[in-house]
Amino acid sequence: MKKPVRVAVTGAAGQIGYALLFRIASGEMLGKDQPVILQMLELPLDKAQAALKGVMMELEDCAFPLLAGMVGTDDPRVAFKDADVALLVGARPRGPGMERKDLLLENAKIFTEQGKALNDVASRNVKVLVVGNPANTNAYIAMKSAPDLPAKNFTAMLRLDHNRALSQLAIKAGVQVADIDRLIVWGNHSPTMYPDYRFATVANASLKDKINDADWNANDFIPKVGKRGAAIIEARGLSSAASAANAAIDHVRDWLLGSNGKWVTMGIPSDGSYGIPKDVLYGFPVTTQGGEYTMIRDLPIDDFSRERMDKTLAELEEERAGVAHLL
Ligand SMILES: NC(=O)C1=CN([C@@H]2O[C@H](COP(=O)(O)OP(=O)(O)OC[C@H]3O[C@@H](n4cnc5c(N)ncnc54)[C@H](O)[C@@H]3O)[C@@H](O)[C@H]2O)C=CC1
Ligand SMILES: O=C([O-])CC(=O)C(=O)O
Repeated sequence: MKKPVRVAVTGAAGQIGYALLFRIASGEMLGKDQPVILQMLELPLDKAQAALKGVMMELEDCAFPLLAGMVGTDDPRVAFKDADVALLVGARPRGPGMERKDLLLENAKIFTEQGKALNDVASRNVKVLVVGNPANTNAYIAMKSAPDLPAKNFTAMLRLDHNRALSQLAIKAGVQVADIDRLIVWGNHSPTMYPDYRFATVANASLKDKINDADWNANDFIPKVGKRGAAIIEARGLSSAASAANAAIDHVRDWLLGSNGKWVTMGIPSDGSYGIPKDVLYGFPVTTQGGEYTMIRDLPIDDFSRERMDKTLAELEEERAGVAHLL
C-alpha cells in the first residue's frame, strides 16, 4: 500500500467542493492505487461548518477504500498541515454593488493568509492549484505570501478554459476531443484569455488548416470560450461547478502523473518567456512529467496573437497593481 497523499481543499462545502471531493476520494485525481487524506477548510460560520460536516458524513457513507483519513476545520493551519496538494477553491464571491476592485481586495486578504499558512505548515514541495476567482491574481498573492516554498509550485486554473476550447474545436472540425493536441489558452482566466489553436494538431495534421476559418476564430470561437463561464451562469443560475471540478482534477492529475507528451494549459509564474514579465501568473502551454511542468518555448507569435496576449497581460498587470500594496 502506498503512503497516503494529503490533499487540502478549501471551500470544501461549496458547489465545486461537492463535485470534487468524491472524485478525489475515489482515486480519479491521483490514481486508483493511491490512498488520500482529505483536509477540508471552510469558513468559521455555523452554516458553513454544518454543511462541511454533512459532506464529511457523505464521504464516510461512500466507504471509499482509498480514503485513508479526513480532517474538517476552519483553521488554514490545520487544513494545510503537511499538505502535499492544496486546492484553493474557496473565495469571496462578488456581492451586490461590489466593484471588481473590492472583490480583488477581499480575496487578497484570504490568499495572503492562506499563502502564509501554506508557507508555515505545508509540505516543502506542496503543489498548489488556485481555482477561486480571480484565480491568476489569487495564485500570485499566495505565491508572494509563501517565500519559503518554490514559486513554481503555485498555479492557477486555466484548464477549464482549455477543455472548453477543446470541445468547441472538436465540434467545429468534426473530430474527437482525444485526437486534438497542442492547444493553448494564453493569459488570464477571464474573458480576455486567448485560446490559440495555431499549432493544434489532429492525428498529426494541422487543425487550423482543417478548420480554415479566420472569421470563426476571431468572431465566434475566441469570444465563445472567453464568455463560457457567463453563459453557464445565465443558463443554470449558478456558475460552472462539475466542469470546474473536472478541470481541477485534470490539472492536478496531469501535473503529478504526467501528460504523456500532450500539451496542457496551466497558469504558472512566467520566467519572462513570450514577453510576459517574470512572476506574472499567466496561462502557458506546458507538458508535465514526474511532478514537474515544462513550458513549451519559442513558438512564433504573430500580430493577431501578440495583440491578444498583451491585452490579457494588461488586465493581469492591472490586477497585480491593485494588490501590490498588500504584498
Ligand atoms: N478558475 C476557474 O476556472 C473557475 C473558478 N471558479 C471560482 O471558484 C470559486 C468557488 O466556486 P463555487 O464552489 O461555485 O462557490 P461556492 O460559493 O458554492 O463555494 C465556495 C465555498 O468557499 C467557502 N469559502 C469562502 N471563503 C473561504 C475561505 N476564506 N476559506 C475557506 N472557505 C471559504 C464558502 O463558505 C463556500 O462554501 C469561486 O471563486 C468561483 O468564481 C468557478 C468556476 C471556474
Ligand atoms: O465566472 C464564474 O464565476 C465562474 C468561472 O470562472 C467560469 O465558469 O469560468
